[in-house]
Amino acid sequence: MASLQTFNFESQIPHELLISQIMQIHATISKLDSLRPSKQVNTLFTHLVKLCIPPSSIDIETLPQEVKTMRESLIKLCGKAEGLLELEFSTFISQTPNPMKNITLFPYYGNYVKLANYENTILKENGVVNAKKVAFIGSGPMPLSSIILATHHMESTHFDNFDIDEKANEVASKIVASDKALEKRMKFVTQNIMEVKERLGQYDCIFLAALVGMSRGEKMKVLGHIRKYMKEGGVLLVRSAKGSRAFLYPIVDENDVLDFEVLTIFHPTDDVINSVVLLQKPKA
Ligand SMILES: C[S@@+](CC[C@H](N)C(=O)[O-])C[C@H]1O[C@@H](n2cnc3c(N)ncnc32)[C@H](O)[C@@H]1O
Repeated sequence: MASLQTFNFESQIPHELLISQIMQIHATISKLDSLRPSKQVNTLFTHLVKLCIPPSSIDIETLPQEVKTMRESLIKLCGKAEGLLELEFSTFISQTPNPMKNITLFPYYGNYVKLANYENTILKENGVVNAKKVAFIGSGPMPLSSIILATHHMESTHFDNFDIDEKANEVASKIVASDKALEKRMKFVTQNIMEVKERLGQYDCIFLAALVGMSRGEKMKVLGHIRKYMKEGGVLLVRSAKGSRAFLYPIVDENDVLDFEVLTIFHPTDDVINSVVLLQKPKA
């Protein structure tokens, strides 16, 4: 790994330095044969996250095309690595006697707890209380968001978890099955969300994972599809990113959601990477 200077991560890193460090990491990651968890992969992604976490006024839209192209590739690589980390971890704990007891061992468990807290608070502040049925789109092999929301905040809500990846749902279901009470409220549906239609109309609240729709174009298509079928007055909670965190995840901003009412946009300033955008489908 080229010499990555250690920064004082508290203060803002000068944009040129930040971008050159991120481009260096991207070049190294792109050459890896595999993105499965390993000492090298973990070190690279830990560095990348540390670079992108500090507050930053960087505006992705103003960057040169070469950097924008690198960012699109980096988001895909991060998404792949995140999925592989989840799959490896969830496969491992699914073979333990009580998988649900081990979910707290996931490396980013604490971040998911904080993010679920933010999301629950934002929903409550916007009048979404006691949701009966919720959809989580892009739940993954390690569906920590819906598990934490269902057990810490929405204890009587039913969750339909949609994921395009059958393997992800298989292992996720195995983990949840070790908590009989939770299992009754957590279903897993293997389907590309773009093929789910009328069914989307039954949810009080829909969550959209940051990695569903990795490019702006794909994200807009997913948002348009959900809006078409979700119920009027229903809310859609979309995960986004801001500043240098947008090197890791797609951005969803006001210009992307013109047909929705924007209830709130929240940007964390701690180590929670995703921003939260709460939208509502207006009543006709
Ligand atoms: C890695 S997970 C991250 C979510 C995380 N586990 C959580 O609890 O917040 C993101 C998932 O989105 C799924 N996904 C991506 N595109 C999708 C689509 N069009 N329809 C359904 N699922 C999709 C991927 O298969 C992946 O498992």
